[in-house]
Amino acid sequence: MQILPEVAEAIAAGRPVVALESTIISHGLPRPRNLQAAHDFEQILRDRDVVPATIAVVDGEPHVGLTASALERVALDESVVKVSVRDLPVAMATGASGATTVAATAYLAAKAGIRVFSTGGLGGVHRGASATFDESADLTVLARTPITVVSAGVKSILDIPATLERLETLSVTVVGYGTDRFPSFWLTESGETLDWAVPDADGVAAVMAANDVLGRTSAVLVANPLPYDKQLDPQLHHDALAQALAEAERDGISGKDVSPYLLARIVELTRGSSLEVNLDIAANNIAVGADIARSWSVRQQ
Ligand SMILES: O=c1[nH]cc([C@@H]2O[C@H](COP(=O)(O)O)[C@@H](O)[C@H]2O)c(=O)[nH]1
Ligand SMILES: [Mn+2]
Repeated sequence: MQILPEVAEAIAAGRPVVALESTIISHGLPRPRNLQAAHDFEQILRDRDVVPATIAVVDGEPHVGLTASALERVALDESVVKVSVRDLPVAMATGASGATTVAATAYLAAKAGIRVFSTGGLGGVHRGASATFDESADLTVLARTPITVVSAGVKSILDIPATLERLETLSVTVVGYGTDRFPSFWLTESGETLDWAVPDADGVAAVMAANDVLGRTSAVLVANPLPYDKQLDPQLHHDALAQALAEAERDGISGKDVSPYLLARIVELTRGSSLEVNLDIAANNIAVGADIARSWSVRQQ
């Protein structure tokens, strides 16, 4: 595993670092806009004096923190595959390049000693999972990975109540960020309510500290909704989602292709507006991740 010197130094000194995933770049956003987005995501952190650590596998080597050329490769090279935790050893052994999912990013970030990770939306239980067993490894990996993940809930392409049930079973701590309403990614609310809300970044850092005191090694999931004025138009969302789900079923899409297929189709069906919302979501979560990392860093001094 290679840790970029800037990242390694910040971790060693206890300065704030936020991990970023790469599957959202390679498989979640269209090229070439994704490269600009990848740069923008890192800049949001730098503007807040936080070191970004975008994570990916490059030529068989897991990288925590990417150089500009590695970031460009992950964004633009179509041969970069989607890599979850179980794929990591094979990618390493065969020299493949891969973009890491939330699960694989969380795994590598925690291994490097990073405590905070921002993403767009977490993977979860897919609709129809009782027949297909399609549940993202994001959930089980977070159950055993000590990292705080900031996410706008889970995408409405998933079964949101089932995902929350699984998070409960897996004993992953879930807190709303300034709200007890669980978001559904493109929409501010999913209709689901959380047991706990924390007011701010210091509140999240206090939960992390208590988790450590207890000796727990599971994640803290911070659900951070977009403000109402930035959410996707609910009617447009409803129609695009219904059509994309029906088309995925018609086309027999399964396994790890499901999320990228639906995301891309919804961008087309909303004529790009879901993409703008997706970018706002990621930016919003990265800014909150920066605040949490800074709060955590201060707490450790
Ligand atoms: O805004 C986004 N969030 C999340 C993803 C990715 O989708 C993955 C889930 O895939 P699956 O359902 O196959 O586990 C997440 O881990 C994440 O990498 C994405 O592309 N876009
Ligand atoms: Mn899946």
